[in-house]
Amino acid sequence: MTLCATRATSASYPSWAQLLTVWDSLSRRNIGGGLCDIEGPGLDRRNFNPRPFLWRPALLGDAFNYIEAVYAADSDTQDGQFLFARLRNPAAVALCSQLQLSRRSSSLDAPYDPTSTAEQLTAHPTVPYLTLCDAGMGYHLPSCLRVLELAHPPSAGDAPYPARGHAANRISSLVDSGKPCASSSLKTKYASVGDADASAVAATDELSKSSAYLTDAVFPGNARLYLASSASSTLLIFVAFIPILVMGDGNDPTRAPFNYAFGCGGVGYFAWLVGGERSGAAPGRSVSVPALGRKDGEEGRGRARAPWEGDGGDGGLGGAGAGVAWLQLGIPRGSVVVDVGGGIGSTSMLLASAHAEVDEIPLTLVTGSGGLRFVIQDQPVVVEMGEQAWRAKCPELLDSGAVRFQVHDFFPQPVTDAAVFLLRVVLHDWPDAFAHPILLCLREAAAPHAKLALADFVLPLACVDDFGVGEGGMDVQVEDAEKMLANLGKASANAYWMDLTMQVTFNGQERTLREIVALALTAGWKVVRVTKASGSLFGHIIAVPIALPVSPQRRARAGSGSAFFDVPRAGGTAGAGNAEVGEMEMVERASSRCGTPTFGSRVDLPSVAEARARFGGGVVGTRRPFVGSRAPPPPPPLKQTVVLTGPPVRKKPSPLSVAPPPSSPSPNLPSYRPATSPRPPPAQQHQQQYASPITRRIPPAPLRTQSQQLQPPALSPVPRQPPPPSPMSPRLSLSHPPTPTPQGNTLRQVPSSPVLKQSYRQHPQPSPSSPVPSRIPALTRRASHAQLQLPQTELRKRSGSIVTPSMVRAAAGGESGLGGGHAYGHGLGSLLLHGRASGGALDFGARRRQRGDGDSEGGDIDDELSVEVCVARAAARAVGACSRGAD
Ligand SMILES: C[S@@+](CC[C@H](N)C(=O)[O-])C[C@H]1O[C@@H](n2cnc3c(N)ncnc32)[C@H](O)[C@@H]1O
Repeated sequence: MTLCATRATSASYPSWAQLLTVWDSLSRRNIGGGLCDIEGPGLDRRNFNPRPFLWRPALLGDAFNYIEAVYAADSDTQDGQFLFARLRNPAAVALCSQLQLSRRSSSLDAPYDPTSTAEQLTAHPTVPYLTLCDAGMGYHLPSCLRVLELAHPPSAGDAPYPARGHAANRISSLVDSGKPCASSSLKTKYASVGDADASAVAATDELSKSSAYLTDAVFPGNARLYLASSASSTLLIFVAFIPILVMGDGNDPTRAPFNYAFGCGGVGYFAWLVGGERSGAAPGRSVSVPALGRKDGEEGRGRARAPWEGDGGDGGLGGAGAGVAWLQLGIPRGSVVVDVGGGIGSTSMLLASAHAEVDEIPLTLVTGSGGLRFVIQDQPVVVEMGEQAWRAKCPELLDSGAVRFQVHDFFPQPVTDAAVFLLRVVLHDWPDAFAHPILLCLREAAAPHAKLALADFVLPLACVDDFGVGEGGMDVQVEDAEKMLANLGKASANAYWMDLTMQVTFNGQERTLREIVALALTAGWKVVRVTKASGSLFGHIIAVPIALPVSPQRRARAGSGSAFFDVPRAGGTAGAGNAEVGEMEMVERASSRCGTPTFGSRVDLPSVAEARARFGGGVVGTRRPFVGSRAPPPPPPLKQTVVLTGPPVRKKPSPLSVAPPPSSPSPNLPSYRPATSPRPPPAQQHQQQYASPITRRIPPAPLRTQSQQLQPPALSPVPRQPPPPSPMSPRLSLSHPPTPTPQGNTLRQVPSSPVLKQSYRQHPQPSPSSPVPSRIPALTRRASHAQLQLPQTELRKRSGSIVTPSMVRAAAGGESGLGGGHAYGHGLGSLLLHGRASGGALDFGARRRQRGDGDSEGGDIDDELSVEVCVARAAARAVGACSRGAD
């Protein structure tokens, strides 16, 4: 929690970049002029002439210089406090205090000094209030983004739209695909919106609601209430609840905040996605399969990339640097690459395409006999989607066996001749207690020459972490392609948010390099190279097998993993409760990546062109250099990590870094301590968890010791239920048991380890004729408290939204004939458009005109600054409009 809080704090801590942006905005709004209305002895006018800055505040650099000059004039006196206290504009006070804080306490290591001007300024009555308001009501932003997403506003592709004098502004253009509103589903529209913007919008449903239950998950069992009771009992209960308070259910992926929010304790998020309702799908209504690839010629602006797929052009193993890192692995021809948890195989497709590009040979020749061979492993429903996608795009690769999909539940790993095990954005879905056995199973299956390729964010610490060269005797060094600010700032915020996203969804986490290295070591993998793409925190980590650090018995206990808890509910409940949707028209949700079974991974296959673009033309050929008429590719922008072989140099660990526990089996093998206390059998667990009267959405967890909490899952103690029909593709629902594919893949793999085999025999897989009860109780997924309750029918579910055409029109422009539609249209329009058409309370264009700003570029900033307020108001109106629309 401490680390988490630190990360979160760091993410929101003001950085120069943020402040400059604010300052820029303020100055454009002429608020910055207030800063110059200052007088006092601290301002040495001989050295500082504010006039140029006073009259030219719109220029960012000048504004920055102005503040710097004020500080310079004030550097040796306490007059700065006086000076800032005289600032008349509260926003300016907040800005300056933040600036001073940032400047003078930019390191979190700096001790608290109550006498400093900076600290005293934080006590200015305005600052805490404004800061708290700003932070505390931030929940409106994702909510309103969701309204925006659902509202499906008119886009530049709508013919009457520009005719009415509107145009997308800087904000709205982020989610404007340019396609007509009526002619495409939301999903189609957003599928072509570039970068992470649309995905960020799409994350505003489950994730936003889950986040609201972070406290409930961190303090399970009503610990908070106990703690709030009388002082005497507080102490006792505090002691009793220490394990929970310390650990919470943080190592249980089925008791994450998400489970609290949606009332589905005991079901992992992936299982919930697979077995859960297909939101909005009324019985008998078809639910379209998500787009599994762009049609030829439909390049769009790139697909909507999930935030966790890399920030800013990284794209995981698709980044230029990644390409180099990948090819430096020196994978020989004929090698087997196992894409574990590989989704629909988009990364494999990228790699295959990149190799094809390098060698200037068709994709079919890269793979197949003599080329790379890919085994893409995932859950049944995802495998089904993947096979569809590949069959549509390059069936010959499937037919030749060069690429094959394999239903696989992480434990154990059936492929033993792999050259590379690739885990891209997989480990961060799992807490350590589960990430460890995942890696362990790979290690057990690894040939001596095998390599482990991890692609995940490498989380920076809030202060400088000097973990690196020779740490713990490891030959690993990270060289960031671009240094970021010591205090990280906004540029790193995405990784911190993703860390919290993983926590609220899975009790997972992003990891620091130190944590990744430690985790890998505990599973018998030694990290030898870490590479980060330019301008990204997304890392590519290469590890090689070393001696297994734990005994076979412990390894056996580490097996099973998600099979233990990710039991899909039989049959699912698709469409349940939606029979009365009546005449409502279902409009597909704008591709909430969270709503796909792969959670965040892409659902379309990359093209060769994309592979080329991502690899930047900088891929180093493995067999021969580029030839032909094309210009040689530019050198890759990434600085490569140096693999050191010299003597290890110990560095002082950062105070926030994870230190190896003293009880580790080896000084170099920190972190993971397998549990010694046996976990109760599932039935007993079930009893413990659900026998008592349920007064909360999720009953309090039984008090567990830390070692119990950390215990990895037992080996498949209960056979799994048959997989439910795919929520994504009812037409292609799976039968059980699985039918072997033409390539001989089967749904069940016999463990390779003798111990695992024995356990496997003890718990044979179910046959269709002998259905077994699910270990997981049938849970009714409940709507979050935060979920919008529309009148008459429960129209909305997790994802997938049902709206009427009139609602769409209302959201689109207020011409629906609804009572409040017009006003709402303008409210939303203020967010989306330069309102040149007609006035309204939220019409920024009107406001600009009133101020006489005309169409100056300041209008954009005006809109941007007001976006939070605007979207909040738009949301309120949307609720009204939607309610009326449902009537
Ligand atoms: C975040 S996605 C990453 C997908 C892919 N590696 C990529 O980079 O696009 C995590 C993947 O893990 C898969 N997964 C989850 N639980 C699994 C399990 N028990 N066994 C195998 N795969 C699993 C999910 O279906 C999903 O496709």
